[in-house]
Amino acid sequence: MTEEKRPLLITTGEPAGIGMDVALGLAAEGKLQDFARPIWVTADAKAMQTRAEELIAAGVLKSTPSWHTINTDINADNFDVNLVAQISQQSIEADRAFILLNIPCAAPVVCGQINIANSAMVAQQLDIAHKLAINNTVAAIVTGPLQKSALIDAGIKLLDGTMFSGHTEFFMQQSGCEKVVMMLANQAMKVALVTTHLPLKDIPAAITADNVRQTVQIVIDDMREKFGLAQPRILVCGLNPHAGEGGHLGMEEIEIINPVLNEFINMGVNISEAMPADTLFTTRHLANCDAVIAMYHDQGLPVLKSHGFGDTVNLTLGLPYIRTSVDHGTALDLAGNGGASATSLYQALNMANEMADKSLTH
Ligand SMILES: NC(=O)c1ccc[n+]([C@@H]2O[C@H](COP(=O)([O-])OP(=O)(O)OC[C@H]3O[C@@H](n4cnc5c(N)ncnc54)[C@H](O)[C@@H]3O)[C@@H](O)[C@H]2O)c1
Ligand SMILES: N[C@H](C(=O)O)[C@H](O)COP(=O)(O)O
Repeated sequence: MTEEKRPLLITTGEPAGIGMDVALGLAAEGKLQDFARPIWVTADAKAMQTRAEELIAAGVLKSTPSWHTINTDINADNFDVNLVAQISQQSIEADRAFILLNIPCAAPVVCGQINIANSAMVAQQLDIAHKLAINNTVAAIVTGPLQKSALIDAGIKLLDGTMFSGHTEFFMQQSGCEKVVMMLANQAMKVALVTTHLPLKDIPAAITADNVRQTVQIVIDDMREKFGLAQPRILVCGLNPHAGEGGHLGMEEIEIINPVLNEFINMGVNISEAMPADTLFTTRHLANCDAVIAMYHDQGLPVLKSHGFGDTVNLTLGLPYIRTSVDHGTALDLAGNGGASATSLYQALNMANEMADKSLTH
């Protein structure tokens, strides 16, 4: 069956962080074979080899996992998909753990030390990942962590010329989507966000009827399509303490959020009005819901991560392809020393694989 399925593509992200460590960790344990698909990995080939040696020296890896490096100068224009697919197949037959798509760094990589000279290489990984996913060469993108500040400091911008703020926004703009939704999921809960990487002071202005409406619609559609839940039960957080306390602690619930939620309620969708976020995230409510919609990043994600950091998957809803991600950042303190857990990468691969299996093109 392996030969019929498209690859999962892992981007290792920031080379000074733990992206390569966790990919190597899974490869060394043979866990990349669990998905019965070719695994393609973007990284700098030299840095990958060095990181494997560092992890061996740290006593974490017993030996270097086996991979096949493709030295094509990978950029969007000259990447020979057929050649890579052919080598990919040969590598599986030769029991290689993964195909390494070599994207060279401009400067030497030092564990834990960000060098913005390498930020273009990080951005190039995302660019090639998008190209391979949008033309259906890979079944899904599974992203390792990048250091947002490094890309920003290097002057890397999103397609619309605004500051780079994350994978979610990058893939949204590259795909020409007006709106996508960041959702993080673990055994305890699924939390989707109306706003993503915004300073706190900019959030109220971003809570518009359109934004709330589009978020809810994308969550409903993807809960159906990606999670097979025909009638998802959704609870929605208010923006203000106690969901505005009847208008005494803020008017967004009354003026913006609830009117939109009532449109969906009137259509028969199983969704709440805005609820106080402090008590929404309690066992009684979570036991009866499939997804929570939070208004902003640090309203929803700390609760979710406190229930399963390391076992959580970040996914982007509303994209024309499957994209999942680890739940953690670059963990510069752990790069090369073996302290990084690879469980979130495994969960992200597993979710991407399951979603790809359910999709028409596999
Ligand atoms: N998917 C992504 O690209 C992504 C996700 C989150 C954060 N980030 C970025 O990462 C950078 C650092 O962010 P941060 O310090 O807030 O979060 P972080 O996740 O890098 O680190 C937070 C803490 O968790 C620990 N940790 C992280 N991953 C771990 C793992 N796999 N195993 C064991 N321990 C782990 C770290 O050592 C640290 O103590 C920031 O630039 C942030 O924007 C990127
Ligand atoms: N908010 C994400 C998290 O907590 O995991 C993280 O910042 C990564 O976001 P992107 O996937 O957009 O890079």
